[in-house]
Amino acid sequence: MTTQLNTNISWWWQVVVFTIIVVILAISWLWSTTTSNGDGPPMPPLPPGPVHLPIIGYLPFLDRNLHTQFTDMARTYGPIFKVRVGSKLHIVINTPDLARAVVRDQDETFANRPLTVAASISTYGGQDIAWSNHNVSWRKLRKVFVHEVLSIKNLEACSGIRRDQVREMIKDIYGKIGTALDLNEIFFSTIAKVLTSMIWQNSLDEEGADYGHLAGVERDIRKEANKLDGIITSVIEDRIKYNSKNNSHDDINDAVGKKDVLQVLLDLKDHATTSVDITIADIKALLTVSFIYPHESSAMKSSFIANDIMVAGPEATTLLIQWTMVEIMQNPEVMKKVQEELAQVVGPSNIVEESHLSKLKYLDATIKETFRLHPVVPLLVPRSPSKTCTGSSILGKSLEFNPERFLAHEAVDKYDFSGNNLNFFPFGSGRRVCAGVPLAEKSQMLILASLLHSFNWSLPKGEELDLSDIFCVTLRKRKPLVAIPSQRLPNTSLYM
Ligand code: HEM
Repeated sequence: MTTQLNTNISWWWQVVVFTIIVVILAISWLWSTTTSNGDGPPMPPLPPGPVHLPIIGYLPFLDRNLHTQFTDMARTYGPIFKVRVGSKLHIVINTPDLARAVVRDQDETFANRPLTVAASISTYGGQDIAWSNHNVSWRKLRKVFVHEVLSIKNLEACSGIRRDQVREMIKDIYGKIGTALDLNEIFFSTIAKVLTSMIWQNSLDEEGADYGHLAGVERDIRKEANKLDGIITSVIEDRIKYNSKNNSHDDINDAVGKKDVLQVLLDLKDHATTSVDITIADIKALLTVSFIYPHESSAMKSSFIANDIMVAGPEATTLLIQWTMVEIMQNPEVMKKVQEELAQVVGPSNIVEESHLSKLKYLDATIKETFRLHPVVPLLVPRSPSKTCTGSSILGKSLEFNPERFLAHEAVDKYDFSGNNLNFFPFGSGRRVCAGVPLAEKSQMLILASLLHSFNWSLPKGEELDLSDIFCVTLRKRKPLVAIPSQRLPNTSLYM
């Protein structure tokens, strides 16, 4: 069973091409092709790779779907190969052992990110968590984000916000029962609202800046970086003004019974309850984390290599939910089992609550199986080594969607999202592992469970499910999922 599981999981490597791209900055083309290092120790030999052109390297031959191209290249060049793009050398690795060398044995060395001009513009000069190098400032922000903003206590405290937004979504869908809905739009707007309301509740309403505007900012963040900065700055200023007028910020806190993230951060700044001092610039960088979003450029392949990308919350979570729904609809047996589990754990007279989530083992396995076949961040986020580093074939494959593989006794603990198991780590691994895992996990489970408990789903007449994907840093569905909901729970008040 274990061997079978490992064999199947390793297929994840083939499909995903688990790859960490290491960018060695500031290495000239000529210098990087030699194996000597002046008077210093000899450079280690570079791995094999395709022939590249002078100056531009392999750029003209890169395919839009890098994840599949890298899979093919791994067959030719082996588990580690090089790709030069311009003056930059990228090393692509794709086995658990090599991953271990990067994110475990030499995690500290590989903990930097290659910051580009575009990433710099949209992240306050790489001051956010995702694009900062591994330095004191990154440590501080990450500590605040993981241990304060997304602490178990604060995540619990925000559960009412998530619940309200998901109920809104259910009510909205109920109003459109029987019609064909673009689920991608619904998921994105729900996740985005969950994140924005957790962060600053209704502050945007005062601005007259609705989420649609903000989503526009995300979609073209480079052009709109100033606008995003303006919005964040004015939300912070308004809150500071509001707090100073009202000695206590009770009504902000009471709106959902709890503080939002902005208030948590302002309190930290004012009352230094932790060992870290945080500044307004830190707060802006932390708030940006929630909006950083893969930037879709018309010249995607070059923009990827140039790292003109940002990865985080709404996009990745939306895609995961969408792919899971597609697989569930494609596999009626899986749909049946998920809904049976929901009937058992939640019951037909209740709506899904976060307290139910830990009992939804089959749904959890279904999500993991979706990640295996559709890793939403297939190449993870690039790492850049801080010094020169020295240094399988695919064992099996299964395209069959089978959540049971994650339910095997051992798998339950072994294949989680912590990044500890280097056969399966869709959220990355090591010290740069995704900082949003607990929030992503809760949000995706809650939304999926609610959608499948409250509704049955079918395809519009004559339509077929399409499983083709497209690589845009994240792995998107080529065509959005369109499906028709029908009422599942007997009591209509559960939809209000
Ligand atoms: C399905 C949902 C998500 C997936 C698949 C995902 C995946 C990833 C991956 C692969 C990385 C790079 C890890 C590495 O370099 O080893 C990452 C980094 C990061 N993610 Fe996520 N993510 C998701 C949701 C979120 C959410 C909801 C947030 C927060 C609101 C978030 C915040 C971050 C941050 C801050 C980083 C940078 C961490 C660092 O460099 O120290 N992510 N994510």
